[in-house]
Amino acid sequence: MSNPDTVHVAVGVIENTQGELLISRRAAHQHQGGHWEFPGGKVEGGENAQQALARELLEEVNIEVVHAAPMTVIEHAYPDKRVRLDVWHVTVFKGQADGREGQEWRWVPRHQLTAYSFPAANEAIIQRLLDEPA
Ligand SMILES: Nc1nc2c([nH]c(=O)n2[C@H]2C[C@H](O)[C@@H](COP(=O)(O)OP(=O)(O)OP(=O)(O)O)O2)c(=O)[nH]1
Ligand SMILES: [Mg+2]
Repeated sequence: MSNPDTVHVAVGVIENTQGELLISRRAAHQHQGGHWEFPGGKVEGGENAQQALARELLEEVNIEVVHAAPMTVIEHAYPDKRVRLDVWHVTVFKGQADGREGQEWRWVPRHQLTAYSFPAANEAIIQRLLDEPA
């Protein structure tokens, strides 16, 4: 079992047919507010990570997951919170991306990810995306 104080989060690295990735910006009042992120959110009781991923991506960015493959799991302790990011690579989806919670969002090519400020836990995800052939 994981530490009960750890927040389990499902995260989607959504890639379109041009090889761009969808990023959105966390609201100022949220944990790690102001940073850019890959859309996603907390796994709720009774859900598995993949179910949470599908729910969160629809709620946040209007994306309906058709195919997602597990990419990596990252455990990170912020000074105020521990998270376990269950990261999925979403390569097939339906719907037009939109910021359904009023957040900023954009499609960016991999090599531009370094121009954005992400939470510290994302470092390994970004590195992996830059190392991988597109
Ligand atoms: N979605 C997402 N969360 C991330 C990333 N990197 C990272 O450290 N986090 C952290 C920030 C938060 O502490 C946690 C995600 O929680 P969240 O606030 O998005 O959860 P939620 O969508 O269910 O939102 P809420 O309704 O509870 O506010 O994971 C990332 O790339 N994407
Ligand atoms: Mg969220």
